[in-house]
Amino acid sequence: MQEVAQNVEYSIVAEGLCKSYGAMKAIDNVSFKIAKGEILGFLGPNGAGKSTTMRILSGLMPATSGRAYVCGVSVANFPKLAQTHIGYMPENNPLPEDVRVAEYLKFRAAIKGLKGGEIRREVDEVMEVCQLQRKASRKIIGNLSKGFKQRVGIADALLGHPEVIIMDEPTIGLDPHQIIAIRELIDSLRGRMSVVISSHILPEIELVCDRVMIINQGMVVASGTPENLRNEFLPVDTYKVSASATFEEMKAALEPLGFGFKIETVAPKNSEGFATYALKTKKREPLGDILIKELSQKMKLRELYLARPTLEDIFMAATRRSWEEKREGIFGSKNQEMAK
Ligand SMILES: Nc1ncnc2c1ncn2[C@@H]1O[C@H](COP(=O)(O)OP(=O)(O)OP(=O)(O)O)[C@@H](O)[C@H]1O
Repeated sequence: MQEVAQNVEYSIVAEGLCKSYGAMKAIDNVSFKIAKGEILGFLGPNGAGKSTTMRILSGLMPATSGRAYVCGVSVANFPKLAQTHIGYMPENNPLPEDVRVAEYLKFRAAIKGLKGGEIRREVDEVMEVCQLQRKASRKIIGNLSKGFKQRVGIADALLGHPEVIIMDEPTIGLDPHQIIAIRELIDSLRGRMSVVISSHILPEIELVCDRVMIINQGMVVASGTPENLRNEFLPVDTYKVSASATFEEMKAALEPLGFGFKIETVAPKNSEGFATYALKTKKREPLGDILIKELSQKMKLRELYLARPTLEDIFMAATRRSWEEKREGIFGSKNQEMAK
C-alpha cells in the first residue's frame, strides 16, 4: 500500500525532475523545496524550462523522470488529489470571451468539485480578494482590460482554497498601474498560501518574493533570498560618485584609504567639470561616510551613493556563470545541491 502523504512539511518538493520533448531535454534534474507560506520567484530566460516545471507540478504533464509532491501528495501517483492542493494560472490564460465574470467563476468552482452554497461563498470571496465585485463581476470577460482578465485568472486559481498557487507570468503585457495592482494582490496572499510566480519583470519579483530561484537551460543555477544571491554572485560593493576630479586625481585620493578600490569611468567630465566614476571594492562594510569625508577634502562632490546590484544584475551574473560553467564542463554537478 502506497503512502499518500510524504514530505508534508513542504508545500512543494521536486526531486530530480527531468522532461524531454523527443530528443530535446527541457528540464534536467531539477530539485527544489518550497516552504509553507513562502512566496517564490521563479526566473529564467525564454525557453529555460519554467512553464515545463510548473506544468509538471500542476499535474498537467508527466515528468520523464523524477518525483514531485504537492503538500506531501505525489503528483504522479495521486494527480487528482494533488490538484486539490494547487491553483494554477497558466501563461496566456485562455478565458472564454463571451461569459460574465461571476458566471465563469461559478462554472470553474463547480468543475473543481465545490457544491451549492459553497460555490457562491467561494466565488464571492475570491472576487473580493481580486477586486472583481459589483460592476466587474457582471462584465463579459471579452470586454475586460488585460489587467482585469489576469485578475479573473488569479481568482480562478484561488477557488477551493488551495495551499499552493502557481502563476506563470501573471504580469505579462500589463501597464505599470496594472502591474502594481497585481503585485498588491499577490502581496495580499502572503501568509495564506505558498505562491510560485514566474516573471520577466524582475523588480516586481524582488518586491514581492521571499526567495528567488533561477533556472537556465533546464537546470537550477541559483536559489536564495535576493540578498544571499547578491553575496554569492556579485560580492562587490559599488559606489557611484560624481566629482570634480580626473581619473588620476580620483585614484590618488582613494589609494591612501586602502580599500582596494577599482575605478571605472561611467561618464567623463561634463561641461560643469564633473565626472562620474564607479568605485568597486570587495570590502562589504559601509564606506560612504569615510568616502564623503576624505574625498570632499580633495575635490568637489556632487553625488555619492552605494549602488546596490538589482535582481536583474544578479540574474545576468547567474545565467552568465552557468553558461561559462557549461562551456568548461563543470555545470550540472552543482545542480542537485543548488535549490535545497
Ligand atoms: N510541447 C513542446 N514540444 C516541444 N518542445 C517544447 C514543448 N514545450 C516546450 N518546449 C521546449 O522546451 C524548452 C523549455 O520550454 P518552457 O516553455 O518550459 O520554457 P520557459 O522557461 O517557460 O520559457 P518562456 O519564458 O519563453 O515561457 C524550450 O526549448 C521549448 O521550446
